[in-house]
Amino acid sequence: MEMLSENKCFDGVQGVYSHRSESCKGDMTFGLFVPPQAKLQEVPVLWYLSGLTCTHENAMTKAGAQRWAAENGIALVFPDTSPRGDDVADDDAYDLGKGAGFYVNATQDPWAPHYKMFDYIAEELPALLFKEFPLLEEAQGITGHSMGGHGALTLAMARPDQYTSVSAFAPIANPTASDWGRKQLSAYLGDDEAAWAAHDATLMMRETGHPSHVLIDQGGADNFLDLLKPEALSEAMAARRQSGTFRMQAGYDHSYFFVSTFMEDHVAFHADALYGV
Ligand SMILES: N[C@@H](CCC(=O)N[C@@H](CS)C(=O)NCC(=O)O)C(=O)O
Repeated sequence: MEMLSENKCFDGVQGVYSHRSESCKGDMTFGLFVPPQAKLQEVPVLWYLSGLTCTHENAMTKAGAQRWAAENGIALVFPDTSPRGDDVADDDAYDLGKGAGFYVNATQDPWAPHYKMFDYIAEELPALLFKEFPLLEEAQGITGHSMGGHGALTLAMARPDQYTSVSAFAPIANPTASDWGRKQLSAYLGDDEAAWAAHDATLMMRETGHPSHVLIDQGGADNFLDLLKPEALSEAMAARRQSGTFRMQAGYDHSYFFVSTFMEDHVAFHADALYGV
């Protein structure tokens, strides 16, 4: 692992690091905010998964999460959204290939050799972080925005023992029924739609849900409502009687102005769950 930068931030450290990834077969970059409390004790971790077109940098610089993480004593991880490098397959569209890994393990060529984002986020990067930093492995929460909200919800429902708490900002909520999903799941996983269900938050909510209280925020003036399909997830939550809060936030769009507005609530929500409050 190589340190690319470290900056003091709200008495903690905002770092950017790169490392060789076995899952993605190439170098990956991530941001990590370590709060001041970590000087004395290991701290819980909140994973933040970003959306289409993003790198590790968008949320790290625009979500305003560090202040709340420092107040609540939790670390923040900002992973990249896809494998990177000249030898990694890509597509001309912004919503497939680099910047659009959809947090799945691709099984189809040309994606399969590098696009193993599920394993990278759920297995490889945690193993590295828990070895290198004072973080509590048994206290992990996960959140994300848009494609990253889809990632957060689907990883948390796939691995409820690993992710104690889960929230999402404007998640791609029902990708098997959306143009933000069908194209990508068919490219990465093949045409058999049975394989897609394990990566659709609405379908997973109908099947299993999550043992914790789930927090979702969605902007009411989001340009992408027809692609995100929040109503499908909200209906699935109601049908399952999932403990949770689904907030439609009037007037907010899809941008980081929306994400940063509600970030304080999300960080405090995860801190409460991770500290067992
Ligand atoms: N570029 C796409 C939308 C991409 C987009 O809105 N991406 C969101 C996540 S889905 C984002 O976070 N973009 C980067 C940013 O705002 O910093 C379009 O114009 O249709």
